[in-house]
Amino acid sequence: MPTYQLQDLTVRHLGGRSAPALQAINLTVEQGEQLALIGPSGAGKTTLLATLSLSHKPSEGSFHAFGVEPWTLGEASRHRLRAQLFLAPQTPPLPPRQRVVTAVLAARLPQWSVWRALVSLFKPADPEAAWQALSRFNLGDKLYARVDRLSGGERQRCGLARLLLSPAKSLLVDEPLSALDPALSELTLTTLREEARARNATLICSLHQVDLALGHFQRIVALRDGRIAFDLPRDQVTPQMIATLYQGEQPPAAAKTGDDHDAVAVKLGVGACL
Ligand SMILES: Nc1ncnc2c1ncn2[C@@H]1O[C@H](COP(=O)(O)OP(=O)(O)OP(=O)(O)O)[C@@H](O)[C@H]1O
Repeated sequence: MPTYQLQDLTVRHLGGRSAPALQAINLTVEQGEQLALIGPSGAGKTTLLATLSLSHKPSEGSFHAFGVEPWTLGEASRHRLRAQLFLAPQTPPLPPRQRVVTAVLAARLPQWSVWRALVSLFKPADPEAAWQALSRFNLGDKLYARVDRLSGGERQRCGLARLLLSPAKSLLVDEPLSALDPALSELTLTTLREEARARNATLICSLHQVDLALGHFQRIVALRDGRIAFDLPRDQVTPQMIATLYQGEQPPAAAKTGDDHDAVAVKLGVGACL
């Protein structure tokens, strides 16, 4: 059963501009599949991820997640379905005065009783698990730091460590590299992909770094003006397609590439997007 099936989907923001943020979206994502979402600023990447995490209700079209139509369910059933989906936003909403350990373990809140959750605020229930998750993003030394003392990139990785502790079967990640240097960007994408593969979770990751998207993901879904511009295996994505996608926009920043990605960078070529 696919994780997602979207047919002719339209999504509008309340109070937004007259054109929908997403329109005529047709997308099927199988369980365990990993794909990158690319496209210029304002293309609709965040809106699509929010829709897939059930944060936005589509206004038209058909939407199935794990074989059910979430918006026909009652609130309680939809809430249970949401526990299967984890959205890591670009700027994670972490309580500023909280310790990192508590913020990371909050990923387990949906599995805990109210009592256990309250106790965990004062005495973290499983600091070892939080430390292990943070260490995978090179952040183990910040276990007991306060969230408001973290840099932007550290906050971002703290949000991703939460993802590792959530039991979700669909991992939705919005621009996880925006505050990271090239080495940490590589580590972060590799860790996310390994985690998704290990638990057969679906991974959908929006990226501004086209070279990293092509280097790490087999399937590339490109959005422009709220529509799918192309949905292709990376081998079929040409420099011309990338140039057309970002036409009139600031080209995405080039990230340093590792050995695996040099071929892709060469393939894209100067003037395409790097
Ligand atoms: N809360 C909102 N209210 C109204 N319109 C919105 C809202 N959020 C986004 N939009 C509009 O929806 C469209 C898609 O925005 P979205 O944030 O999904 O794009 P994006 O591809 O993620 O952009 P970026 O790469 O800059 O993050 C844009 O036209 C944007 O202005």
